[in-house]
Amino acid sequence: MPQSPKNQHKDDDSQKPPLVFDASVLRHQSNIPAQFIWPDHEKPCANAPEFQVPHIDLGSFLSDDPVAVNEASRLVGEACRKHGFFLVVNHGVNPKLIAQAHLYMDDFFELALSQKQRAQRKAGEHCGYASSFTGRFSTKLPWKETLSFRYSAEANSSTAVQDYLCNVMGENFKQFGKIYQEYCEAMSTLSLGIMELLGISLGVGKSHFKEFFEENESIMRLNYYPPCQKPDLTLGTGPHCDPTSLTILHQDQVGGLQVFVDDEWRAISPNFNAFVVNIGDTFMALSNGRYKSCLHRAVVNSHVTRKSLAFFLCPRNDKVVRPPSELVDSLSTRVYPDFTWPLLLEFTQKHYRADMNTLQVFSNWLQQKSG
Ligand SMILES: C=C1C[C@]23C[C@H]1CC[C@H]2[C@]1(C)CCC[C@@](C)(C(=O)O)[C@H]1[C@@H]3C(=O)O
Ligand SMILES: O=C(O)CCC(=O)C(=O)O
Ligand SMILES: [Fe+2]
Repeated sequence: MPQSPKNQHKDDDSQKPPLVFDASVLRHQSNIPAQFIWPDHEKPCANAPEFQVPHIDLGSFLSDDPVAVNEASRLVGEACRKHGFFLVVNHGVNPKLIAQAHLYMDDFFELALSQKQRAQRKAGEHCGYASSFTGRFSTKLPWKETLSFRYSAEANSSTAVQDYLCNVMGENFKQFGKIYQEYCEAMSTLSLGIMELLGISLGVGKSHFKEFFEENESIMRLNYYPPCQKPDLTLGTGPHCDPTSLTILHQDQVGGLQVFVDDEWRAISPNFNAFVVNIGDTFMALSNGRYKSCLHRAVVNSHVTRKSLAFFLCPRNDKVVRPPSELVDSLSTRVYPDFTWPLLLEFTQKHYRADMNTLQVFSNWLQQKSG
């Protein structure tokens, strides 16, 4: 199993008292614990230039107007071949639902640490509450708290989000659970629409990827970034490519998302009416490397909390990730071997710290295992 120093998991610091990320204390502190200080070459840059990504009007795409479909498909194809990021507007998700999701998120993260820890994420798992990644990694810790949970589009899981949240947090979280159940359903529907667009743009027709993800078993993650008195030393989320298939992100009005394109970090400005969409490693494999999963990160600031809601689309656990035959020919032979998503997930949770090389390292490991 690969284990380079930069990808080490929880290790050698058994002598020191355990580090706790209590945002209510740390947000005021100028003395930043060393574990949160990033090496100089990864420290955030002040004032990253704006990254102009295409705005895809999903309203006219979904209306099937051929001119709109052509234009959306051209813009998406161009963006995904280069960096994999675009915005969707006129997406049809009720703005009231988005606003409620943000409000309920505040309610959760404003609880005392001990209350939030009722949903504590366990070692080797990707769901639950995590205050930074203390206990999981010992260097380059993110300046954030997260709450993650599973969503399944399968018919027999229609209350799974709500049930999970009530189980871990108690009956008071029924309404919270209901809002997030609805939010995840809206994200799943939206992602299937985007899959139609990706299918058309790759020339495999609108149904192929939509059908592949119809019974998706996805992950919803709430990112909560408290202010940091030394934002130039820390990162909210370190540089990484999403290992998942497609990410649909809603960021609040604060700003902090940056993408590494043409050798520099660039900022995607907040837009409440839009979702930021990006290709993840699993879709890069499904497209036989044509569409890129691109390095991104989130920076923090000294005065205000920032929130983002990420829906990570993932295939049903038993689906084999393999590109359609139209994308494999004598000029473009298979770039990645077949795999199932749970194996890549386990790889990122147990053996490897997700970064820009995750898919390649995972792919080498699979090939070496089977060869
Ligand atoms: C499968 C997952 C691992 C992560 C959460 C979900 C989807 C994306 C992953 C993540 C966001 C990729 C970047 C690194 C990570 C550690 C993070 O900074 O949050 C990842 C998640 C995780 O393991 O918590
Ligand atoms: O908060 C953000 O803007 C980005 C978060 C992110 O990249 C992630 O959760 O994978
Ligand atoms: Fe990400």
